[in-house]
Amino acid sequence: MTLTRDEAWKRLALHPDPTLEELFASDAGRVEKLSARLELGEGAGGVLFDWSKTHLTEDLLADFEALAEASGFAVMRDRLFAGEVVNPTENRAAEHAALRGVGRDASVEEAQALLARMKILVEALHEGTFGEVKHLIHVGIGGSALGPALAVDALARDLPLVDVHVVSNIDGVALEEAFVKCDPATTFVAVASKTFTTIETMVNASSALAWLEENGVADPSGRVIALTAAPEKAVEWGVDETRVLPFAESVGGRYSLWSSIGFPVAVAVGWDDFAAMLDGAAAVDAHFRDTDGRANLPLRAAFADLFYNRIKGAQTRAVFAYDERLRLLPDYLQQLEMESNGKSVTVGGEPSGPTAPITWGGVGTDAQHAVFQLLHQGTHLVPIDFIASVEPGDVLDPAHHQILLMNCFAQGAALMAGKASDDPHRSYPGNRPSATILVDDLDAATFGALIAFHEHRTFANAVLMDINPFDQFGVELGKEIAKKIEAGGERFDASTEALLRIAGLS
Ligand SMILES: O=P(O)(O)OC[C@H]1O[C@](O)(CO)[C@@H](O)[C@@H]1O
Repeated sequence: MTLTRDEAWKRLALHPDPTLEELFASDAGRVEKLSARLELGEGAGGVLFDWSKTHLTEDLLADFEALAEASGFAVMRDRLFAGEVVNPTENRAAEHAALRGVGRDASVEEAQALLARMKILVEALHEGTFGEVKHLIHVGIGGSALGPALAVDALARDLPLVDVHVVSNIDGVALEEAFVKCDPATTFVAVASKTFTTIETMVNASSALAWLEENGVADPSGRVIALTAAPEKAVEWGVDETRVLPFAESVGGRYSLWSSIGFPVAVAVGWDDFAAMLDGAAAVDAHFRDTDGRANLPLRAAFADLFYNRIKGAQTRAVFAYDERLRLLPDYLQQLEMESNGKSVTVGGEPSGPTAPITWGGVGTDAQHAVFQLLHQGTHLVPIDFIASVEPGDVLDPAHHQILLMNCFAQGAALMAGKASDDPHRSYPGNRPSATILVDDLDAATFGALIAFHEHRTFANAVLMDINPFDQFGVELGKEIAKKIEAGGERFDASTEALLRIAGLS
């Protein structure tokens, strides 16, 4: 029987409410059914996705599969990989997977040619073609900064080939912090902006060049590399054509780590590791493209996301990486998920109902000593993802990593089991859901897989909610008003007027 979307959602709301403990007690095969390993290819390790500590049941999964069918999920996914328009408000495809070799032939070919060009420049930089380069200041913001910052922090902690500083904020304090750590004589500047118009990035780029000049660099513009989907604007701005690394317009800002926006990553870790990151992501692309129903891991994760968000009314979801190298992951996921799915109308322009929960999180074990009180005993329903690596990232006494992992697993167990007490202050309600993602070893391939998994999970959520994850008009109004303030002559509300006066801006 084929259901409509509305019917499918109505059925999803009618399920019984077993506790997690009841679900485990009634099904000895629960872990096997709801956790699965994704192999990333020969020698590349794998990732375990354990969704057994969520409230998903066989019946719920079946009804979510009916929702996916009613939502035309398979058709939308085909369109995504075929390079067709999946962003109708901007009449664009979303071809980030083509950079990983998965997608429409012509787009993959174009992406590979652009990456080959980037590789030449990365290797030239390493080989000293531009003189000694010890530091790279990467200026960009949003999708042009969060991915590179996360990837460099995750993968290039031990002896990066070049010392990379990602600067996003227009607050001059951010750029000054990078200047203090760099020697102008051996510093290059990457200007990363899809549009090459973003005010923060353009002002930061100019200030970085001025700093080079003030510090004795004769030709600062010779030290600039532009990473952009608007190469003509970069040339107009003064970057030599040979140092402009373009990427396709169909790659969205928050999906652009795989393109030339990932230049600082390749500069820090070397081309082989950058390529391994793309390959790890490609393994997830192939899985997402070729697997149907609940066995599709990003889709299954979206089922659980929507169960908590739409059926149970959870307003947030939290991500805790028990890995210091992933401390920037919540920031990255905030943009990916909230800029993509923080919408209130459907693709057709109708009210959508609840959409993306607020993504937040932190790093374990630190977060245990700060925010976990609320998670164990507070009044909010917060589905949690735990992310960890079986192998350690450090070479210290193995006790460090063992304690880290034991704590990670203990939190999931405690949230689920809870603990009764006669004293209400010391009682833990339990039945609190979590999922665990466990990589064999956090390296370039598993990192790429982790990020691609979240991209596809975000897409799957959007399709099932019937919203467009690839536009972001919500960010425009604030920019417009900032421009009006700068131009002067316009009146605003009394509060804003007063603030502008106090700060000497009107
Ligand atoms: O890469 P650009 O064009 O500078 O844009 C930076 C960021 O700004 C946004 O457009 C939001 O303002 C993001 O979507 C984007 O990642």
